[in-house]
Amino acid sequence: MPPRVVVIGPPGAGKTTIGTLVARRLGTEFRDTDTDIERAAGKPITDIFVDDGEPAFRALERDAVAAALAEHDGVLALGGGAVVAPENRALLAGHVVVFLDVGLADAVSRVGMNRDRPLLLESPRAQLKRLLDERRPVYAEAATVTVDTAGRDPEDIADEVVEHVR
Ligand SMILES: Nc1ncnc2c1ncn2[C@@H]1O[C@H](COP(=O)(O)OP(=O)(O)OP(=O)(O)O)[C@@H](O)[C@H]1O
Ligand SMILES: O=C(O)C1=C[C@@H](O)[C@@H](O)[C@H](O)C1
Ligand SMILES: [Mg+2]
Repeated sequence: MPPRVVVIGPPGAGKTTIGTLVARRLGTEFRDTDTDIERAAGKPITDIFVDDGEPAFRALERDAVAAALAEHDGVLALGGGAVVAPENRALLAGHVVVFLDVGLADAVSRVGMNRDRPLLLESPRAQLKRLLDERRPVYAEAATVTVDTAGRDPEDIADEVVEHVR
């Protein structure tokens, strides 16, 4: 069975937060490809970027996305950059895919001072703006529905996602 829903969006969109709530409501498991990659590599994503480089990370990510889409029948969150790879977008065809959209101000405040995001280590606001500008059309195209998260609490967003899944 395919995932009930695949959650995509930029860092700070709330994929982990909302995905966990949605999984609980559907009585199913939550899985996150970032966590799968860290387990496979035996180290945090930041260390993979530093030790092995982003291309090596993206190769691990393609394997993780393919495996999770084939194996997981619950709620699946993809890493923020997974949809940039055409291979991953092709694999999403036919799935229920929710894009959690977020504006720059909310993304910046949600990502905050957290140092776990290697692409946002320097000038997080400028980097997030670039990511959002470049990727927003890609997320929207890969998704079956876009859910706006601006100024909404996670429970309310999870309700909308569950409605879309059912
Ligand atoms: N709708 C929301 N309103 C306010 N805060 C939120 C909302 N959604 C998530 N957050 C907070 O924003 C932070 C980032 O959320 P989360 O980790 O779920 O995002 P993510 O999309 O999984 O990010 P990443 O791509 O880095 O994994 C967390 O501290 C979370 O509590
Ligand atoms: O937006 C991105 O490109 C990334 C997002 C995270 O989920 C991780 O997959 C990694 O930090 C890269
Ligand atoms: Mg997350």
